Amino acid sequence: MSSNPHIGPWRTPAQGHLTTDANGDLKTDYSRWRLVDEEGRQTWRYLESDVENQEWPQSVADKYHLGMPTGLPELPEAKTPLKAAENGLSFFSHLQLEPGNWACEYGGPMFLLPGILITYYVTNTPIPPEYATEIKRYLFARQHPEDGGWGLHIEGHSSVFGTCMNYVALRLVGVSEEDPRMIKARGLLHKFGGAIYGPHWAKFWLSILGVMEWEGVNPVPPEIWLLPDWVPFAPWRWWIHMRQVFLPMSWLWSKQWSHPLDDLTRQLREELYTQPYSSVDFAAHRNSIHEADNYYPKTWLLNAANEVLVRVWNPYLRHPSIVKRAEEWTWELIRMEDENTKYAGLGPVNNPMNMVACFIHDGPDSYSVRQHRERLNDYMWVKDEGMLANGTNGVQVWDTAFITQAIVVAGFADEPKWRPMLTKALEFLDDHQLRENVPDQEKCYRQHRKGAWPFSTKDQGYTVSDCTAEGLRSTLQLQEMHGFPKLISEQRLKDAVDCLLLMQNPSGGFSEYEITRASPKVEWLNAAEVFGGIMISYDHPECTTASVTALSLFSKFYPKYRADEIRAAKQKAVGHIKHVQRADGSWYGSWGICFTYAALFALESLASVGETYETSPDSRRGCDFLLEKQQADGGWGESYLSSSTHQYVQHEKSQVCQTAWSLLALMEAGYPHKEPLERGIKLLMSRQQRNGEWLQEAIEGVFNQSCMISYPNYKFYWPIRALGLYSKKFGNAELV
Ligand SMILES: CC(C)=CCC[C@@H](C)[C@H]1CC[C@@]2(C)C3=C(CC[C@]12C)[C@@]1(C)CC[C@H](O)C(C)(C)[C@@H]1CC3
Repeated sequence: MSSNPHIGPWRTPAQGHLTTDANGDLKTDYSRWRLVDEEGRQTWRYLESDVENQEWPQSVADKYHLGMPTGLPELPEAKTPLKAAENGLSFFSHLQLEPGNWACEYGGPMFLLPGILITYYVTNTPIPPEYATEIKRYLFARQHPEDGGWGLHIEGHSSVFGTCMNYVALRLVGVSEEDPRMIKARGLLHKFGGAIYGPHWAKFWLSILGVMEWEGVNPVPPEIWLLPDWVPFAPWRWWIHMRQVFLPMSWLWSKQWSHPLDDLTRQLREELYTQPYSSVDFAAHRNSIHEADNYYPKTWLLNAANEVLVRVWNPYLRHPSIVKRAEEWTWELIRMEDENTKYAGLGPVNNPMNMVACFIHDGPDSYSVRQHRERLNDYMWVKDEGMLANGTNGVQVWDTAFITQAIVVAGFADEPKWRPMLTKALEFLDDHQLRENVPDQEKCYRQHRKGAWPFSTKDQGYTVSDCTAEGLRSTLQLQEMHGFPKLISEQRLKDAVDCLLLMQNPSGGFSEYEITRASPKVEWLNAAEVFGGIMISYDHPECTTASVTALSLFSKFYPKYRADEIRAAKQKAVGHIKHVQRADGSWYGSWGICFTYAALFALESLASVGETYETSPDSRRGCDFLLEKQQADGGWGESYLSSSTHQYVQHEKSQVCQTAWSLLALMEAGYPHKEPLERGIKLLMSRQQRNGEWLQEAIEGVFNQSCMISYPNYKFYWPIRALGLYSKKFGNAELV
């Protein structure tokens, strides 16, 4: 048995009511799961008690998210686009949750769950048995059947990162190394050369777990946080996600802390390498990386810096007093991040790392560790395949803003039937607008956030430019255009505008979380290997265009407020949008797949400043690009490979989401010819089920060019919006 006192309960499957799935793996009783939504904080609860289970019936949303039959009725056949939109909305309305938001799975990346499980393990946090049971199922469901491995994300090729981390994850939730699927995975890992060929983050986590030596990990010195602010590559200038991951990572690296060896980790040490652990020369493998993982090779500059750190700085110059100062300062920043996010963290990578740091610094049963322990649940999600880790603590504000807009654009906002739903959505937006800046904003390098909307919830509390723009737009649509109660005061709308205006870069473009703080040359220090374009905040077409569209709408209702500044900001932003339009008329989308997604935002924003197909050659080129890509069945479909190759790659099958995006882009641009649009609309209608829903197709979103992420609610609100807008523009004749 393991010496970890908590390994016992980990290995015990959920008590009672277990069945087995098609693979013969244990499965919990899905009728006992409930999604709890407390002011947008979403967690899954498993009801052990029969009485509780009876008294608290499963909602339609619970059933839907769990992949169980919802029992929702067949609807009258939709022969017209508007009826199809209405049927879609009718289905989707059942998924709204009590606080007014919509929830969804937010999976895709395959490197999040292992970090969380390693954190549970090394902090002696017992993992609920029902979690363990479902995590096993999920990871096996996502194992590539051909080679037994896992990739960076669910659609990606097997890599050392994916395979090694998920193999470890499965071992931590109690799967035997003799399971044939584990034998296969291990075989692949060994073929890759073993865990020493993993990227930096894998090596870091394995060292924390105590199954790799710290000499094998490239240095992450906290001393870099002592650099004066004016230094062009000082960490406060990095992209927020890198900065906040690098922060606890550097503190932990400095401590060179590892979980004490126990039976399980002793075994793992023998399973992860192709030779006995004691004979591995870890230091010699600091830079080893398999080509399957080497998406973005380290530059010569970074390699040189690492050599200096390892050979000169660490052995000779790293004075204990500097180390102490660096550790104290990084600890202070870790603490501030925890307090500013109520321990929810920026995301599912830095949050578990912060928890490990708290465990070491504050002690195993400290307040901070207990808070983190609770908060990790916010990242977990259950679906038909089992339990996974979401990419954020939810998609609450983002989805709620867009469903609101879809209803408005489709022309349903004044129908009494939908007003209670919209009122609740507005209440949610009201509740989650950020009302104050974080305390000591400058000290912890945070961007102004008063007036902003976050992507998920106010607890997470990070401003995002396009989330602010979409929140503002939805609020204006409801409050100003459709007579909803003015829950969000004029002053708060102005706060949102103030916040947006502070987010514009000198280029005219907008990044997501912060203005750009450093030169793109800092990318030379990108140590992650698996992600590209991660070191600084870049301009993104979506963020830029969404800001323009929202500012345009705001000025319609408040023409006097900061009029000159808004005009100037928009003009500069539009200049930027035109500057990044490619010769073929397209835009590269950073956060959705890919050119169709960016076209939607770009063409809409151009239209918001009066540039349409008829009046603007740029808008026309954007439309022509899309028209060229329409598939024979009338739909659009773009492969996720567009994002990594930066070239449009057709999906073998047209996709509901990309069809809706393209149609909306064309219609917003005022493309005048009905024929291609009608074919697209027919495709959307043909994919709709009789109960109004659309089924899940290929993955929709992306980040860092290489990693895909799911937006399951896109398949609802984008088609609803496209169908509704079509009927507004071209009438509502029967199409089937
Ligand atoms: C490499 C690391 C740290 C991985 C953790 C995952 C995060 C970096 C990802 C997960 C979700 C993610 C893609 C997200 C975004 C940034 C990067 C995130 C947070 C933003 C906020 C960028 C702006 C976008 O328009 C949009 C609002 C859609 C997304 C939302 C999710």
